[in-house]
Amino acid sequence: MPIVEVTDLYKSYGDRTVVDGVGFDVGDGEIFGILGPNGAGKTTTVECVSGLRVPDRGTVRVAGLDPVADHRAVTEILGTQLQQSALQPKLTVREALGLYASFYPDPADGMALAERLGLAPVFGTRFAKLSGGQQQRLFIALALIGRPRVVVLDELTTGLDPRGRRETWSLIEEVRDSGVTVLLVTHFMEEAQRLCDRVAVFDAGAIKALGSPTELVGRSASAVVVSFRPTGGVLDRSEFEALPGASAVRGDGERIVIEGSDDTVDAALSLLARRGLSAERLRVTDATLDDAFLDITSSEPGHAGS
Ligand SMILES: Nc1ncnc2c1ncn2[C@@H]1O[C@H](COP(=O)(O)OP(=O)(O)OP(=O)(O)O)[C@@H](O)[C@H]1O
Repeated sequence: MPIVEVTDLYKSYGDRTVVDGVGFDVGDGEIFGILGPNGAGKTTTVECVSGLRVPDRGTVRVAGLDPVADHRAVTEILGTQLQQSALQPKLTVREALGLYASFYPDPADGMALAERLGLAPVFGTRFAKLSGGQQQRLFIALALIGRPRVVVLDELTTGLDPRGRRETWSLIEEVRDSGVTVLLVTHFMEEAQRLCDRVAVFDAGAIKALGSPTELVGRSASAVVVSFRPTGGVLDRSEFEALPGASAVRGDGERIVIEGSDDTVDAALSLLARRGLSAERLRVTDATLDDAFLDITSSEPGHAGS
């Protein structure tokens, strides 16, 4: 059962259409990722889901409710990560949780939430004095204080160091495991690959691909990347480019890097063997969501039709 349903959504700012016919469903309990280049319309779309923006056209439903017409009811089941500027720097963690708890009829226990999110040691600390990672944890706590069924997290781990990012990922998994549906806007492919059940790749206001990270990587032109240092002779790059399924060939110092399929790897090794060459430091890796993202999205900055 979808808990979030977006159908044929359009939104313009002035005469610029920035969301241009977007549709997707998010299943109850899913972590659903929204990826895309800068300006692709991701934030505008999740703002329409949260009821913070009014769509020009199309429908949005959260648990069957219209986020604009049924705004109050939707805010009781949907938690949104605040932007940093929305929080008073002088508020302590305790005060911020108490204030936001007062907005809801049946809020979660702020102290318990703070403990679960590792904020107990800074319960009395002002927002401005928290580290970036602690601020992010507080934003998660505030998004969860109303016991939402759905949380919208927009670029949650931007600005965090690698450890902070990984800790936040674990938190998001815990949130999902507690039954909450997560809508996650992110620029980090590793984050999407690790966390998301499905992702929608936005580009210029439209969804260009939708599926599990594994499906999207599988659909991309290059599924495998093989690299090696040919020794015992010289081969022209064009011979590698002619291999079946080779989608890109690069020289990396003395190494050759070929993107393609499993067949490309077999053919490359056969070619070397036929010429009496060997492949030193041979490495075969799976293509990642990064590779798929670059295949799916255009290199132009996102501009939908005006
Ligand atoms: N309030 C606004 N008024 C006018 N234009 C806006 C407004 N908000 C966003 N835009 C423009 O709409 C386009 C889409 O913005 P949006 O924030 O939805 O994209 P995004 O995919 O979230 O981008 P990013 O990855 O950079 O956060 C951008 O070109 C942006 O400049």
